[in-house]
Amino acid sequence: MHVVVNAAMSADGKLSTREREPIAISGGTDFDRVDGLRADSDAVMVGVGTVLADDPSLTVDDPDRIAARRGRGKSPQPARVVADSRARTPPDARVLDDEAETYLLVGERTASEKVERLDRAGATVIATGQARVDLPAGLDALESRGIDRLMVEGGGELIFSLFDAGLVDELSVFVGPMVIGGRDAPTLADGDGFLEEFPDLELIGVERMDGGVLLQWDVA
Ligand SMILES: NC(=O)c1ccc[n+]([C@@H]2O[C@H](COP(=O)([O-])OP(=O)(O)OC[C@H]3O[C@@H](n4cnc5c(N)ncnc54)[C@H](O)[C@@H]3O)[C@@H](O)[C@H]2O)c1
Ligand SMILES: Nc1nc(=O)c(N)c(NC[C@H](O)[C@H](O)[C@H](O)COP(=O)(O)O)[nH]1
Repeated sequence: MHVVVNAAMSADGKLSTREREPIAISGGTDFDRVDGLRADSDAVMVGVGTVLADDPSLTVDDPDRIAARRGRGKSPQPARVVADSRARTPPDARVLDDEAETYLLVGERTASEKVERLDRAGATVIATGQARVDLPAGLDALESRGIDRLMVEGGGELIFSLFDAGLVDELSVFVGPMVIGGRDAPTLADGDGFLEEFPDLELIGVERMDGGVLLQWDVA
């Protein structure tokens, strides 16, 4: 499976404010590029922290891109994936609407009532891992369902864990023209952080956009 992480951060590296309020860091050009990346992916993934904070739809907006997917014999919308260890995704979350297929990766200790409730809300629930979702096993399960190209939109906890597990192939970061600040504001990679061995990145693209800059890296 090929995994692309894409996110937008402020010039000081924050994904949102300390109150985790949704905030547009990207401008129109970058949001359109993100729509194109979604359209090129088999699935779009976030952590449940992002579902609870932003209630994203994770769907492709541009009708031409939706038509092109159909033309390539794909479903009109990429699938959606939420890493959700304790099954906290609200049954009325937008990721569970009828626009696209949705996989919820939950921990194996999740109460069966919660799993059944999300199942009734239309999700395909995959249980793997104990306290937290086992990401390598979860991504293998997705691959066995035909997901070969996965785009990850965040947030910082999930992105760190994917790097920690060595699962990221590409990183695209839009650095927007603003300072958010706050020691408790989410950053691009949170979690426990690395101490000794840091993932190596190879810069493959730099582009001015929306008053900021898009940086693209391959992960060594
Ligand atoms: N600017 C951007 O591009 C962007 C993108 C996405 C999210 N955000 C922002 O990020 C914030 C949410 O990020 P966050 O870091 O709090 O949450 P997150 O979206 O990274 O979700 C973290 C949750 O995912 C679940 N999870 C399951 N398995 C996991 C694993 N193995 N490792 C890590 N998490 C696992 C856990 O329940 C964990 O609490 C929000 O404020 C949102 O607005 C910004
Ligand atoms: N690329 C990008 N630029 C931003 O400035 C920003 N705030 C996000 N945030 C990602 C986050 O996951 C959002 O929740 C989804 O971008 C919303 O997705 P929808 O439009 O609802 O599908 N992403």
